[in-house]
Amino acid sequence: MFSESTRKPTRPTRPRYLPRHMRSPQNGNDAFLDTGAPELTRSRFYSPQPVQSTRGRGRGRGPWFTARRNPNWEDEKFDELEIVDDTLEEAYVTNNLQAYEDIPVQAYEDIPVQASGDNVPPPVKTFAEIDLGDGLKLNIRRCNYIKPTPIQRHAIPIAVAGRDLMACAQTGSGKTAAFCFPIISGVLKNTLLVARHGGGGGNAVACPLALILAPTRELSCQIYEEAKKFAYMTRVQIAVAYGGTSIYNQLRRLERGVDILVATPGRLVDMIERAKVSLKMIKYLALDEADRMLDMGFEPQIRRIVEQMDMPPPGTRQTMLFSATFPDEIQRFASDFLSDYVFLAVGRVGSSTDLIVQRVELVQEMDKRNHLLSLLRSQRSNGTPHSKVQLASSNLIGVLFCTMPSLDSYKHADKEILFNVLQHALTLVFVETKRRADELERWLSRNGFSAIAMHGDKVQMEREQALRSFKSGATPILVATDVASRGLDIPHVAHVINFDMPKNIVDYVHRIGRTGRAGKCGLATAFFSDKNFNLAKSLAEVMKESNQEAPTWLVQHAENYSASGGGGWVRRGGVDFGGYDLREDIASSSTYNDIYGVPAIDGHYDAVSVDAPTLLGSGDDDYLVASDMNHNAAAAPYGYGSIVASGWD
Ligand SMILES: Nc1ncnc2c1ncn2[C@@H]1O[C@H](COP(=O)(O)OP(=O)(O)OP(=O)(O)O)[C@@H](O)[C@H]1O
Repeated sequence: MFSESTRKPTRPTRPRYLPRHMRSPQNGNDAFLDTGAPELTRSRFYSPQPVQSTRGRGRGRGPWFTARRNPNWEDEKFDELEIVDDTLEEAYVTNNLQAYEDIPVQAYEDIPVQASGDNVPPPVKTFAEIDLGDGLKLNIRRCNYIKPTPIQRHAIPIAVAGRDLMACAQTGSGKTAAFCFPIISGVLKNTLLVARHGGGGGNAVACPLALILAPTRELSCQIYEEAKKFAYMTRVQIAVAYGGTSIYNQLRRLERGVDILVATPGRLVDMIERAKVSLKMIKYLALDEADRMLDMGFEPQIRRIVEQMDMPPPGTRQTMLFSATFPDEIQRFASDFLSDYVFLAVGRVGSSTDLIVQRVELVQEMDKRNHLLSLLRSQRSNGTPHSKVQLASSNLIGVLFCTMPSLDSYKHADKEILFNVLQHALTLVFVETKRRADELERWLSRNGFSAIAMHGDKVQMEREQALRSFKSGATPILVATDVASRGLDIPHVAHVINFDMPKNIVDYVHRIGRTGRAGKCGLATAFFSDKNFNLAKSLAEVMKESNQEAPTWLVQHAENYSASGGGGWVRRGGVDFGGYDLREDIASSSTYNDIYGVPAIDGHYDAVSVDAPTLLGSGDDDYLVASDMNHNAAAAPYGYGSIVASGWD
C-alpha cells in the first residue's frame, strides 16, 4: 500500500512541524520531525497537513492562541516561510509533477462541475493564469497553495470577471479562498482604497469596500484570519465584527479604516445602527454558508443588511454566495440578492465527499453513552474503533485518518507511528442540545476521556477556550452542538461522531464535513436511533451518493419510509440537492469535466421539490430560537411559524 511505486516526485524533504497533540516520547516530543528516509511514511504519518503544517493552513489556524502568546504574531507569522520559486507552480503543472502540497488537491480532481448562466468565464488550471496581483500571488505561494482546488479553478475567474456567483462545493474543498482571493484582488485594484482612511478619529464611520458575512462567531474569526494571511503585507485592511465580546474594541479597530469587514449579522446591524459602519461603499458582498444565512431564521436580518441599509443594489455591487449545500428554497431567496449570476456546482454537492468513511450504527437512546464509551476505548487502545471499516480512498495521507482493519501489515516503525497518530486523533461529537453537551462532557471526563463542550450558552471566551483546547489536542474530544457544524476547519479531526443525529440531512453533511478536509480522509460514525427514522431515506441517499455502503437495515427503513410517502433528497437523475441551477433557463448550462474543462454532453438536471421539513434547525441549537411556536405550515415554507434569530451575533 505504501510502495514506492505509488509515489510521485516530491520536493526535497525538510523538517516537518509536528502538532503538539501528536508529539510523543518516542519522537522526543520534538515540535519538528526530521523527515529523512523513509520520507513518505514518516513525513506523512507525522504531518498529516503536508507542508501546510505550520504555514498556510486554511481556516482554523488557531489564531487566538498564537495571538495571545505573541502580540507581534501578525508580523512574524510568515517569517518561517520560505518563498517557493516563482516558477514552481508552472513547473509542476508543465511537468505534471505532484508536490506534497499538491496532494490534497488531487483528491478533488475528476469531479463533475456544472456552471450555468450567461457567458460563464472559463476555468483556469493554475493561479498564475488569473490576474490576482503580485502581493496576493506571493501570499498564495506563502500559504503553499500550489494548485487551485476545483472550486477555486472555476469560481475565481468568474468572480474576478465581476460576475455574481452562487457556488456550491463540498465541505473542506477550499471555498474560503475562492471568495477571498477575488475580493482581496478587487480591493487592491480599487482606486477607492485610499478613501477608507479619510476622516479618522472617534466619530469616523467605517465604509468598507467588501463585506463577508458568516453565521457564527468562530467562523467569522476563522475567515478573518484566513483573509489576513492572504492579504499579508498588502495595503488591504481587514477587520472582524462579532458578538459576545466588547463592541468598543472592535469599533476602535474600525476607526483605523477597513477595506474588508468580516462580520456576523447581529453585531453588524448593531454597528450600523450606532452609525459606526456604513455599507454605502460596498463593492463586494460574500455570504459564506449562504444557505444557513438565508434560511428562514435569518433571512430578515440579511434582508435588512443587504436591502434596507445603504448598501448598493445588486448589479452595482458584486455578490457571491458559497455553501456546500443549497436547497431549492434557499436558492429562490438568494436570487433576490443576485444579478445575472453564474451558478456553479462542484462535485456531488450536498452529499459528503467520499473521502469521509461513513458508518451508521443502530443504537437505542439509552445505550448511546455506553456505545460511545466502547467506541472511544477501542479507538484509544488500538487506534481503530471497529475492525471492519473499509477505506474509502487509496489516498495515502488519508490512510492516517481512516481507521484501518489492522495494523499488522505495517512494519514495526510505521505501525508505531500510525498507532500514535490514530490514538491521538481529534474526535468531534455532535449532540442535539446544549444541556446534553455539558452532560456528555462531564460523563466522558468521569470515565477517563478528556472532553470539552462548546455551545451557544457558553460565553464567548469559554467557546474560544474550548475550541483552542480541542485544536491543540489538550482536550482531544469536543462535544458540540450545531454551532460547530459549519465551516470550521480544525486540523486533525479524524472522527466525527453524531451522538445525536441532526434534525436534517443538510446539517448531517456539514457536520461530517468537519473531517475529511483538504483531500484527507476522515471517519464519521452516526448513532441512529428509532427517533431518526425520518432521516433514513435521505441518509441512505447521501451515503449512496458518497460511494458508501448503507447498512441493510437503513436501506430497509428508507424503503419503508418512501412507501409511506416520506421524501428524500436526491433528485431524479441522481444529482444531489442543491447541486443544480434552479433557474429554468439552463440552455446555456454547461457541465465540465474538471480536468479538461470541456463541456460534457448533458448538463441538464431535473428539478424536483425538496423535502422542506428536513430544513428545520433544532429548536435548541445555537442559531435559532423559536419566538413563536404556533406553527403555520401554510405561511412558512419550512413548517415553523415565525422564528427569530438569536444568539447569532
Ligand atoms: N489550493 C489549495 N491548496 C492547498 N490547500 C488548500 C487550498 N485551498 C484550500 N486549502 C485548504 O483546505 C482546507 C479547507 O478549506 P476551506 O475551509 O476553505 O473549505 P470549505 O470548502 O470552505 O469547507 P466548509 O464547506 O466546511 O466551509 C483549509 O485548510 C485550506 O487551507
